Amino acid sequence: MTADPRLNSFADGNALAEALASTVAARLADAVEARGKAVLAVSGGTTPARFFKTLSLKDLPWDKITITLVDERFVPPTSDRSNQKLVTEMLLQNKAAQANFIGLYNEAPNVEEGAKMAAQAIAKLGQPFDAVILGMGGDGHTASFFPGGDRLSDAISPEQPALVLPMHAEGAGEPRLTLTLPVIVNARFVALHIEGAGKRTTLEAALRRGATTDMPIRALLRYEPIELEIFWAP
Ligand SMILES: O=C(O)[C@H](O)[C@@H](O)[C@H](O)[C@H](O)COP(=O)(O)O
Repeated sequence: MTADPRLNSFADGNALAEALASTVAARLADAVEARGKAVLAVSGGTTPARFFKTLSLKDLPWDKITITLVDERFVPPTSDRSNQKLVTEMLLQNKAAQANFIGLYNEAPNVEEGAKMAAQAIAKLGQPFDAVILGMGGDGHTASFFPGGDRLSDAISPEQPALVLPMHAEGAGEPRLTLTLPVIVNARFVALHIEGAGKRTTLEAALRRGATTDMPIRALLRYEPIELEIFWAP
């Protein structure tokens, strides 16, 4: 077991969801109080559903909060693979139904053009974001930073000027749109939300030596100017 100081372990997924939702809610409330608005970027996949539901019930000035995505599959929002669909059904509900949502998907003819249009939408949100919640795949990807991804080195470069890049990768299923590393690490709060023994093993491997391109989550774990908060439950 790694005694990484960034690791917060919880008894189960419900306890994790409550802790992460409370932490994020406090960040968003502080941001609205200080600056009149807040921006939260969330990941898709299967893990965040319970966290989304818990967060959607928090009492917050949701009409001043914008939710966006860390990454998106280049599929229409009607697809079961769409992260926008997941967020709409699980997070933009209850009290959070008042929140604004700016997704990454658009009807551009291809993912390259789609990334340019998504970057324009993201630019309008302003930076830094107040909170970014990342997930991680069993292959060590985070956001759409996939091992073997065609734009991986561009996307994880700390000097990358683009806010959003397209990504093709064998493990990705479909073409992706992803926020780039600088947008993520610029945020005021960055958390990694993982659940299950398998993801814990992946995390242990990522904390060991090895190439960032083999396990791209290392780009975040090794980015020293930020302290990535890790939330894990069995
Ligand atoms: O669209 C996506 O797939 C993601 O945003 C992605 O980076 C996700 O966080 C991981 O793949 C973990 O996914 P699971 O929660 O499904 O394991």
